[in-house]
Amino acid sequence: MRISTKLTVVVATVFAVIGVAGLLTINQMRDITQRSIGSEAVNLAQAMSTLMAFEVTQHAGEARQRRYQELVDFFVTHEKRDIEIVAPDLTILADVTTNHIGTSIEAGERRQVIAQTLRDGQARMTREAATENEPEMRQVVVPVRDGARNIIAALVFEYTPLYNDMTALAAKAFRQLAILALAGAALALGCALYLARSVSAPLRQLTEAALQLGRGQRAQAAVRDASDEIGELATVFNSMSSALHLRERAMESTFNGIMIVDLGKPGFPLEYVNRAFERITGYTAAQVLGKPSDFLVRGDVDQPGLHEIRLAMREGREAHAVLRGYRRDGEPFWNEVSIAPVRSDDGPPSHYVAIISDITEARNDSDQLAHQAQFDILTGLANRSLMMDRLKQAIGSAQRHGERIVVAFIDLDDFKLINDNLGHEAGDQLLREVAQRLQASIRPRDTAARFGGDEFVLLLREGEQGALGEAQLTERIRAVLESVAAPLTLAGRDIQVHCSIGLAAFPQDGADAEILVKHADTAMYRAKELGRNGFQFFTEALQLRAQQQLELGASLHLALERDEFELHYQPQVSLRSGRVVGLEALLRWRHPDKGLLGPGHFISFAEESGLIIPIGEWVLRRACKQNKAWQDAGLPPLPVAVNISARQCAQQELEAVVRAALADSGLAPHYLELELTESISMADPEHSVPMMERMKAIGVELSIDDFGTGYSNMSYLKRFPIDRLKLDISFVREITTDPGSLAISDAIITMSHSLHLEVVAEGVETEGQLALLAQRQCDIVQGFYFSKPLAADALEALLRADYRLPGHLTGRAADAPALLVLDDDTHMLDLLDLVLSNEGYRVHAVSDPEQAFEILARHQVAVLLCDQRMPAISGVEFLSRVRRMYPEVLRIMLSACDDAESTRQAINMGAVYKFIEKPVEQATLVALVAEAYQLYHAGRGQQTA
Ligand SMILES: Nc1nc2c(ncn2[C@@H]2O[C@H](COP(=O)(O)O[C@H]3[C@@H](O)[C@H](n4cnc5c(=O)[nH]c(N)nc54)O[C@@H]3COP(=O)(O)O)[C@@H](O)[C@H]2O)c(=O)[nH]1
Repeated sequence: MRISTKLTVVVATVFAVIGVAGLLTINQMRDITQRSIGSEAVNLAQAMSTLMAFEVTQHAGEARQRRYQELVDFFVTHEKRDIEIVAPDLTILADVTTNHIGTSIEAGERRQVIAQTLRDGQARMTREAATENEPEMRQVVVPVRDGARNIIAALVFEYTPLYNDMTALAAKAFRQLAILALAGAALALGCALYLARSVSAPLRQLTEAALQLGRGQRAQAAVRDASDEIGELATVFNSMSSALHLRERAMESTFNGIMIVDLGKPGFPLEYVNRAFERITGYTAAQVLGKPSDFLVRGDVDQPGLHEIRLAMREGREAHAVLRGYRRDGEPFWNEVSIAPVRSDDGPPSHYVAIISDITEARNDSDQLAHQAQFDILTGLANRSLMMDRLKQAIGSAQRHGERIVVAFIDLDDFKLINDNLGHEAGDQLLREVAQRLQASIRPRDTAARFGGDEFVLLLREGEQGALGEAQLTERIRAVLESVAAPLTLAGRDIQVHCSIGLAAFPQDGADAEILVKHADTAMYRAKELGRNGFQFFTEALQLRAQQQLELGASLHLALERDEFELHYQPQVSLRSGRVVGLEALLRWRHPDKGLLGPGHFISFAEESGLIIPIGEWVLRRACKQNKAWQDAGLPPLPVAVNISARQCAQQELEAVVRAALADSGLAPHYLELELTESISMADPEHSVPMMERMKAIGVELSIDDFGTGYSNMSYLKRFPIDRLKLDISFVREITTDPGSLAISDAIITMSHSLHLEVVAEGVETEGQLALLAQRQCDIVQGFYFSKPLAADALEALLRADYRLPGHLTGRAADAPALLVLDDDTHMLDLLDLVLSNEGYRVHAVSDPEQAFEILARHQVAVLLCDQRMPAISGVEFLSRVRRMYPEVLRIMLSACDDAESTRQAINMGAVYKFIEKPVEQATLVALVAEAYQLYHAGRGQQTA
């Protein structure tokens, strides 16, 4: 029964008991009151009776009779009491109602009561029935005794007023009592309700919380009053609930799956699974609770691990096993299970807890690891380690059977270029394709392996399928070269890849696996040096070379320390003026034993070994320092170009190195030019563009070296903040003999000019090359024809001598289109002549328009520069005549600022190509004339074409 019901029953019972007791008490009190009233009335009546007896006994007969009446009247008057005196014969002796006197008491109960009292002298109570006029009266009957205690009469005394007063008083007291009782009952009810609320409500809540906890939810009971027992119980419950919840959470958040199995039921059903279990198996808790504990293995029961688990559960001990389980979708997984018994006391276990973890990935990884330890992930070919194992085995077998083994070391040509230009994804695709081709090119006993990067190794063995004599081997290797070189499509582009192969044979080129591979590698390097896309057999001489390379590394280190490097400078010459307009710094190594070595001997090794970084910094510093020294010595200031290697480009510190070289030397930045090769710049334009921008921000000049040899992306070229392109020596070398080289050179020059870049042709060795380049509007040439790279002092001497190209090869050549200048101001005329002649133009300067017409008639004029204000004829008039007669001539007008109207006129008439305002600024003039010349040549080019 609920506590509240119990409390209600208790309260109701208490209330009933109090009610009954109250009623009894009231009844009793009523009785007592009645009796008290009676005894009071008796006492009063007896007192009257005594007084009356005393008064009447002194009289007799009628006197006595009168005295009775007097006394009755007295009492009635003064005491307001209705009294009646009855004689022993029951006649009324005295009465308030006088006409009753002498009458006998009416028969009835009252008469008997009075008669009895007259007989035995006992006081009695009686009532006089109500009449029409009088209400019922309560009366007490007492005897009246004479001095001898004889009953002489009965005194009937009416005590109704007394009774009424007393009962009114009693009723009031009862009412008050009843009110008190009701108030008490209400209080009791209130207390009961309060108790019910303060006890049963918290208990109900506690029950609810306990049920919640049982359902595995977080539950907390409200603590209304921590000081009472229920509050204490709630507090204890809450801390117990928190502790349980913490454990629950811990179990739910663990990475491993947890299952609790009930041993008390058949099949050991699952009683609890956590979230990790759901994640691992794909089942929800609702789907598995109640299922047998081994349901995860499905029908796959013949597993040693499962037997062990079952045995351990029978024996009530812990166990550990790896089982093959099945997820909800049927996918098998490796399940590492640990089980432990759960005992509530010392008895047998009631439950088992199982921790499960999914080790599928780790297990697969270890299988994969074992595979990866031997095979290359990208291509699936054997890796270095497996190849070395097989090679060792093959050597053992070859020794026993007297067979020959050949190791072919293969390296792709220009793989980096492809990787950098087409992206790593394409690079990977290429490697996979090459791997397949190599695999297809070998026989069953052979092995193809990838050693890493773009290096592959073939192990070729003699056997039933063929011998490995030189002829057979050569044939097979050629087949490999051809197979690799077959065209393929990469990143949407059709490309062809070649490779270089080095060959080393057992037993003659090495007795063990390591040596054979090393020698094949050395031979491969030689194949690369000899032009790539070929193969080389290992020789002792190659071994010697490789040895020398090793030594080179060591001595390069020393060279830096011992200051054995020096710079030579090769002049760059303007094809217009014939004058030196720049220098290229080229590194040389003054070797203590071998003398002066060019970069070909060491620069690629320095690049590979990383030594190029300190060497490159040395070059930058030395070139800046030397250039500043020449400027300080009064030589014409010239920019010096320094070659920047790929490693330097990739170096974060390059900017700081350049800044330091400039700051330490004091050279103005625009006198330093950095030459980056086309392949470096295009390899990773996303890196090279910002790098170039940083360099331009310093103020240095930039050029692209060896242009035309790499894969140039024209959209990037447009983004490069460069100043000039260097036409590669390979085109220049054949420019006079090969139409292709000429066409490419032409295209590069035209494209450069349209991008406002200058073109420097490298490796100009002959006058023919130079003349052709000049004719094709190349700006600058560099090469042995003008000067080989010179040591600093020799170069200084050349500059001091103002050594130039012969005039007939420059813009001043007799057949070069002339520049005609017409100005009546002879001072101005001389100045223009000087400036433009120095720029290499064949200038005709005249002050008279007649002379100008004469020159136009006799010479091929490309550009005409004419003053607007002349006395004989206005510039506008003169130029418009020239336009009609020689439309191909580019006409530039020199105008004063107040010549706006005539300038406008000239432009409207189409008489001028451009005008230039006086005072003329030299740089603007030179640039404008150069642009006009380019336009002239372009127009002529079109005409010729
Ligand atoms: N990273 C650095 N690379 C450098 C540095 N110094 C040089 N180099 C690079 O080495 C390459 C070979 O240089 P070098 O042997 O000095 O050859 C240069 C010239 O001597 C040569 N040249 C010049 N004119 C002619 C010619 O008419 N005919 C002919 N056969 N050769 C000629 O060309 C080389 C200059 O080439 P380039 O740099 O492309 O302008 C060379 O490629 C340098 O890049 C260095 O300090 N750091």
